[in-house]
Amino acid sequence: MCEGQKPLKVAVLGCGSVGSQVVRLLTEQAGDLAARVGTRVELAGVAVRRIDAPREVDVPEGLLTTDAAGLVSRDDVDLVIEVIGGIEPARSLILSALEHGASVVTANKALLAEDGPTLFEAAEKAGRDLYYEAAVAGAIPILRPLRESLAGDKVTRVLGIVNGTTNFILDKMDSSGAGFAEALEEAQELGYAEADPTADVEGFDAAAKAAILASLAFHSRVTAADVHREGISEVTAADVQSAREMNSVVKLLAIAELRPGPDGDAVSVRVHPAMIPRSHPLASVREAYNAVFVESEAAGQLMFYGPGAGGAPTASAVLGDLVTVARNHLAGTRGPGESAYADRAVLPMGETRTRYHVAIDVDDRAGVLASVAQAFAEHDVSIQTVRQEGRGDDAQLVVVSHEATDAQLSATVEHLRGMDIVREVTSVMRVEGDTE
Ligand SMILES: NC(=O)C1=CN([C@@H]2O[C@H](COP(=O)(O)OP(=O)(O)OC[C@H]3O[C@@H](n4cnc5c(N)ncnc54)[C@H](O)[C@@H]3O)[C@@H](O)[C@H]2O)C=CC1
Ligand SMILES: N[C@@H](CC=O)C(=O)O
Ligand code: NA
Repeated sequence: MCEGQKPLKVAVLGCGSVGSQVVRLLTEQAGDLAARVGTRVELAGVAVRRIDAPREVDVPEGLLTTDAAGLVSRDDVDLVIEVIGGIEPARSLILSALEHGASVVTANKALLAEDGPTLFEAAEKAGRDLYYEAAVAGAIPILRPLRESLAGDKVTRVLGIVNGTTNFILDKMDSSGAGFAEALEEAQELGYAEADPTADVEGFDAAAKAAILASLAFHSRVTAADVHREGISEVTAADVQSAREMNSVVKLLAIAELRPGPDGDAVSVRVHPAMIPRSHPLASVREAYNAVFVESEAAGQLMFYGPGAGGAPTASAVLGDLVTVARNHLAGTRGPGESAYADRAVLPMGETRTRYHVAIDVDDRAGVLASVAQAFAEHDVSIQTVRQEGRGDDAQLVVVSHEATDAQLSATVEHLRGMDIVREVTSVMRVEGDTE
């Protein structure tokens, strides 16, 4: 089957969690990969920072190098796998690889979300492939379904749990009543969260993935800077308890949707914690799993679920791209490039329509409920439900609003905070899905 065909030479940049698993799979599955691709896939080199560092895989002798720039510019390298992460030197190495005629597979969501267009244009110019299925939701096939399977449909909404670390923390807070700090510590002990967990807990990682999902779903350029981002570090045990009382859970959601804008459909894209009812399919996504819920005009609702992080699951997605790119290479063709023809505007968060859950400690006296309802009405926010619980001289009111613009809702909360009868606004959380 592979007789006479030149082997395909692959350079791997970075040999950490993902890179070591990519090298392991390339080595262990060499026979099957050759059969699937139609020629042998050979390691040309593995770029690392330190040759003598301990690593999870035995790299064949002579293939390790600290000269990543030299490796990507070699004439015999057909495909470069970038799993270093970060912006530089990853961007320069990818651009150099493309200029030197190699196709590229990367898992680097931070770079794609910050400067994807530069990379897509370079791939187009070079006539090479740039694939990145591993960059969003790890092993879960989600980018290819959006880019290819749903290319004939109109996607209207993508709603996802795309960060494993934060899902683990929120799940722990829900199942054991733990506070944020305690749940984070457990996530770190289990190796889900990094020593510096900022990118995960503050939503940067999910925002990068949201930008990539929105770009592909809506055929537009969306970058990380377009994404409204809030993390989970402010989510309290009281918020989680409040959600429980509503038969809901708190999840960090990445939401990208088409909404009417001044010149046709615009894109709204945001990452924030939100309450969703326990009956919603995303509520059952536990621990560090990811899931992406897609709504489109013709297909209806689709859900993609699986491991969104970890060396081996992420390497699975990288290897899937490798096989596709290798087949394209042998056929002398390339896959679809960036599709940004729709060129949609991005709606500011203030104009995005959302719903709020607000828990308020108030004086327990006549007229309080009417005053709170009046505050909502003054900002033209309609109330869906109110629950009241008297506790002596104070009471707790839990209000769930109908959809209004985020600006109207946050103005309502500010207004409530300034009212004499309001002792404290104890929980403010956006709501997604139909609550009871
Ligand atoms: N770990 C995961 O679960 C997932 C990771 N990713 C992405 O995969 C990429 C790699 O992530 P990990 O493997 O987790 O990171 P890692 O930190 O474990 O590995 C990166 C490796 O690159 C090496 N490196 C850094 N600069 C280098 C240079 N100039 N030359 C050669 N090697 C260099 C580092 O020494 C390290 O060993 C990142 O873009 C990340 O966002 C994507 C999905 C999931
Ligand atoms: N840190 C990320 C890893 C995958 O992208 C996560 O926790 O999901
Ligand atoms: Na994926």
